[in-house]
Amino acid sequence: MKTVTLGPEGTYSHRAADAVADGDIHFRESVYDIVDGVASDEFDRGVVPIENSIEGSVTETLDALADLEIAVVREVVTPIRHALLAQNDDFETVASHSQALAQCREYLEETHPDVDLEAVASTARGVERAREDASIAGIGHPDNADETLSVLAEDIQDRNSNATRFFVVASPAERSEAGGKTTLVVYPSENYPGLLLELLQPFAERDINLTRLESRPSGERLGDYMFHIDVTAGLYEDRMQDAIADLEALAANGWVRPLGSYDVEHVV
Ligand SMILES: O=C(O)C(=O)Cc1ccccc1
Repeated sequence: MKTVTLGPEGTYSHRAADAVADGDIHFRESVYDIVDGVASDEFDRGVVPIENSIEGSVTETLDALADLEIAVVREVVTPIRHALLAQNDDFETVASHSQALAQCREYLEETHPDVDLEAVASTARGVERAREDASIAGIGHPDNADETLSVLAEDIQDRNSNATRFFVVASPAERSEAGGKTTLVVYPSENYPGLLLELLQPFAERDINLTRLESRPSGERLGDYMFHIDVTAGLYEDRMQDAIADLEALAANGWVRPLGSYDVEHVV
C-alpha cells in the first residue's frame, strides 16, 4: 500500500506513518499535496497532523479535509518530544515547522532570546537546513542527530504532555462506519442567532459527546464559517444516523460531510 506523509524523512508525521504503514512511504512537503495525492488516487493512504495538545489545530489540514473528497480511516496519537539540533552553539536562526516553533516558544524566549525564527515546511526540512548551514539550528525528533548534527538540548517543548493527533486519510470509497469516533465537516451557509446551538443539539439530545469543535472561515465571505466536529459515536449507530439527518435538515442551504468513523490508536 502506497502511503504519503510530510517530508523529508524524519518528521513526526513520518514516525506516525511508520507505525501504521507497511513500509512503502512517500513524502510531500505540504499537507494539501498529501491529501490531494490520496484524493486523486496517486496514493492509498496519507498521514497528516490534525491537532496538537499545546498549539491546537493544524489549520492547513482542516482546510484540505474540507476542500477535497477524502475519508478519515484511522487516528494515531503520539507524544512529541522536541530536541534542538545544530552543528554547534553558534547558531543565529532556528528553522522548524510553525507548530514546533510554537510548542517551544517559552524555551526559545528564555534560552535564545536573540535568535531569528524561521518557519519551514516540516521539522525535518529545518533539520536539513541545520545540517547544511552552521548558523542554523533545527527543532525536531532527537533521532535526526548524526555525525554533523548534535542534540544541544532535549525535551524543549513548553509542556511535557505535548502530544499530536494524526489522521490517516484514504479515498472516500474506503470510508468506514465502524469505530468509536466520527469526524464530520458541516457548512450551514447560514448566519442567525442560535445557529451553532441548533447544530449541536442533535448530538446533545442523543447523549453523543463532542471531543472537538473548530470553526474555519468558509472563504466565501467574512464571518461565514464551516465547522469541524469530532464525536464519540460511530456512523454505524442509529443515533448517529439520526443526528446526521437532523444536521442535514439544518444545513439545507449548505452541506454535511461525515468523513468516517475510526478508533484511536496510541503509538510512541
Ligand atoms: O514537521 C513535522 O515533523 C510534522 O510532522 C508536523 C509536526 C510538527 C510539530 C509537531 C507535530 C507534527
